[in-house]
Amino acid sequence: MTEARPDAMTMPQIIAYDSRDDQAGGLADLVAGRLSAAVKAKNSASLAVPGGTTPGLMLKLLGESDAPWGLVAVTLTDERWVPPISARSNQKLLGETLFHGAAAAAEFVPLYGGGAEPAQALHAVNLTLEQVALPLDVAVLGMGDDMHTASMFPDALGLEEALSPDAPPAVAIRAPGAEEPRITLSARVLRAAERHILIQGHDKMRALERAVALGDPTRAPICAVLEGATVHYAD
Ligand SMILES: O=C1O[C@H](COP(=O)(O)O)[C@@H](O)[C@H](O)[C@H]1O
Repeated sequence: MTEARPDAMTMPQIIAYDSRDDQAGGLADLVAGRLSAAVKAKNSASLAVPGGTTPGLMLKLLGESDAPWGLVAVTLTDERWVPPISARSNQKLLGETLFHGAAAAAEFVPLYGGGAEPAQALHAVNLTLEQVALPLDVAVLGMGDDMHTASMFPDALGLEEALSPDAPPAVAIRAPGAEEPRITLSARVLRAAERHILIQGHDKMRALERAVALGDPTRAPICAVLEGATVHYAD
């Protein structure tokens, strides 16, 4: 039995790299170039980057690049609602990778705002995103084997709002079985950026193919950001 539906999508553009090192270097160079071009055009640039286990090397190399970081605003595609000292914090990952290098000069807009739940902090976070980081020039996104991207998970509480065309910049998310509440940039805000999706390993490529066959963001949230995106793949 096939899961393909009449609204199945076409596969996005895929750049396949010979190694994960090549992938990290290639994407870091590309993003640094885009940020430089944006700064040249309008004297500022903005970037959203993912957390999780995949982007560490890419973020480190990007942070060491000579992009004009003093004129760049950086935020995350999503965050686990944990303090930045937690090993699960995406912000912590940035501190150890991207902001270790020259990118420390960038203006960082955190998504974590303290308290037990995103709800209390959401208004302030959205205001700062609007004032400092939006519209995004570039978004680098990850993807899970379950076809989630950012923190838009299948069956999550908050997914409908995150996918809505008039969603706020950031939305509170409660994913089934997740350890903690999360916050995610909405599909609307991510779609406005030039999107690069960073995936590694056969399982993720299979998940991408499955998502494309489904073509349904409520079951495969990655579908919400695929059109016009470039996928950067290494085994
Ligand atoms: O939980 C998250 O998952 C995705 C994918 O992470 P990975 O560990 O499979 O690379 C990530 O893009 C997102 O930022 C993160 O919060």
